[in-house]
Amino acid sequence: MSPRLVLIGPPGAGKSTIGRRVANALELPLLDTDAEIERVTGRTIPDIFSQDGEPAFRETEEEVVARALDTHDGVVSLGGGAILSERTRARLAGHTVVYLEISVAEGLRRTGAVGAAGTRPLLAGGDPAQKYRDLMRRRRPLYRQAATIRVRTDGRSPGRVVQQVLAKLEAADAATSQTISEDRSPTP
Ligand SMILES: Nc1ncnc2c1ncn2[C@@H]1O[C@H](COP(=O)(O)OP(=O)(O)OP(=O)(O)O)[C@@H](O)[C@H]1O
Ligand SMILES: O=C(O)C1=C[C@@H](O)[C@@H](O)[C@H](O)C1
Ligand SMILES: [Mg+2]
Repeated sequence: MSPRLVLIGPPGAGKSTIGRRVANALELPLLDTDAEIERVTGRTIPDIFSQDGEPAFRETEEEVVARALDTHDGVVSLGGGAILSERTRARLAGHTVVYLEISVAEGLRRTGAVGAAGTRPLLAGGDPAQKYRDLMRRRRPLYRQAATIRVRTDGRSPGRVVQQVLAKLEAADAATSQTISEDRSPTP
């Protein structure tokens, strides 16, 4: 069993929103690893961060992501920082990985980090804009490296983003089946 696609991207990129809509369009179940972590631990993510710290959260996340990639036959949307784990990056190889791209300004708007406290522990306290910029500087290369498909989300409604994801999935499938049939054709 293997996921049809895995969504990655920073906080606010739309992994949960787009994941739900893409899963509906493909008539597949969605597994959101943030929701799964809260389900299996019976605790909220902010609680885990504040009581156990980020390293402990990342360990749990790594286990939940590994299980999702091994067992979930639908759409998987990963937590924004899951990509920080080297083991997770290695496990993503060979999967269809869709990176939802977003600018810092739009990411801050969507996470409510501008002018509001926000519920994301990594953006809470201090200067959320600076935190988001730092986070992106570190993660952007990791998201790009892991992605097989990239979709820009700035200035696009969720419906439009979903259309783009589905179109790029189809194009990627067509390219793969062409490669397979070329591989099978007799050598001239
Ligand atoms: N393309 C879009 N245009 C406008 N708003 C969007 C778009 N995609 C998502 N949103 C909104 O942005 C907010 C964040 O979206 P969502 O929770 O899906 O992001 P996420 O990537 O799952 O974030 P996190 O990593 O924190 O879980 C939500 O309020 C959602 O409705
Ligand atoms: O970007 C991150 O590091 C995080 C994003 C969320 O999806 C949660 O997994 C958590 O708040 C950490
Ligand atoms: Mg989410």
